[in-house]
Amino acid sequence: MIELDALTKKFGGTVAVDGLSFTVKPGQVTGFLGPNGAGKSTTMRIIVGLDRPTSGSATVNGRPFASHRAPLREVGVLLDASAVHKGRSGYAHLLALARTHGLPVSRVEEVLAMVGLQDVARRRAGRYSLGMAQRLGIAAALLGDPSVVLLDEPINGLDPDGVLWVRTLLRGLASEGRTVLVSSHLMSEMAVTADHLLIIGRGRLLADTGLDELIARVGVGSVLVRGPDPGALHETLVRRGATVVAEDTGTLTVSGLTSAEIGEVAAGRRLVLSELTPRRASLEEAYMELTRDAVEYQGVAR
Ligand SMILES: Nc1ncnc2c1ncn2[C@@H]1O[C@H](COP(=O)(O)OP(=O)(O)OP(=O)(O)O)[C@@H](O)[C@H]1O
Repeated sequence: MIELDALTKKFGGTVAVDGLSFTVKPGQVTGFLGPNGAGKSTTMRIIVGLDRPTSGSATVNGRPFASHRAPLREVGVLLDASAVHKGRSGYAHLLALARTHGLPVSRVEEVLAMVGLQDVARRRAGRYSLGMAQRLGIAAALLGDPSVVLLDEPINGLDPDGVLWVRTLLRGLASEGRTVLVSSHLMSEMAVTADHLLIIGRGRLLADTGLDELIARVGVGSVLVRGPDPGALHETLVRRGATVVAEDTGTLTVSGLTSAEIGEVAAGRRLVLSELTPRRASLEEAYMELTRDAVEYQGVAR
């Protein structure tokens, strides 16, 4: 379990984390999402004691990370996969970590097998591809068989096989009852990996929610409407305040009215409908809607 209480971090005049409070529960994958610069990495760094909060607190299993006697057994962390001694082999890197943390040497081979790096374990880590480096970082995070796992953007640089592998791994760790917090700026990936989402923007909590609740809450949705007289339908719905987009196929995508309201409007005008399908907002749409004001750099549509 990870608990944040009014966590705040300022860098000079920049408020990177702004009064964040949340609990990350065991037994599920929690996705930590936010646009660039939202404060995800800073929050994770504070959770594992690499940065000090300006105010507020972060605890892991009830205590600040630094006060755990064997932190690597408690918390596994992947923050920056490139933070490896380039001249050392993957095996040597893990061995050094195991030795300095009093972990059995046999565990090194175990985690190498878990991440599929046995064949290249003796190669210099500096020669690893980005995907191999990510796997080595994940191996290091799992070395102490921790009950809490924190991974910052673990799928960066992975090919589709690698992405699937990380997803399966995270789900497996959660099903063993571990607490799994994984940051990403890819909602599409979190939609298939996470059970629960924490979304932040400009250091503040925007949502602490399950996936379905998020879609319902943001309320972005549209209705597909089809009928033999799309022109008349279009005009009628616009008059009733809906936003209507006519697709090439003759279907209308309508937002601003529920499917029930559209049905009533059409019946009132004696317009025949052959389709009336509410479309749930995609998670991507819900996420963009929620974080729209928190995006650091916005392109201007021309
Ligand atoms: N050491 C630092 N000194 C000054 N400002 C910092 C420092 N670290 C982070 N920041 C600022 O704090 C804010 C949050 O940054 P952070 O890296 O935590 O965001 P993030 O959500 O992880 O973003 P990204 O997805 O781009 O990695 C940004 O405005 C960043 O510029």
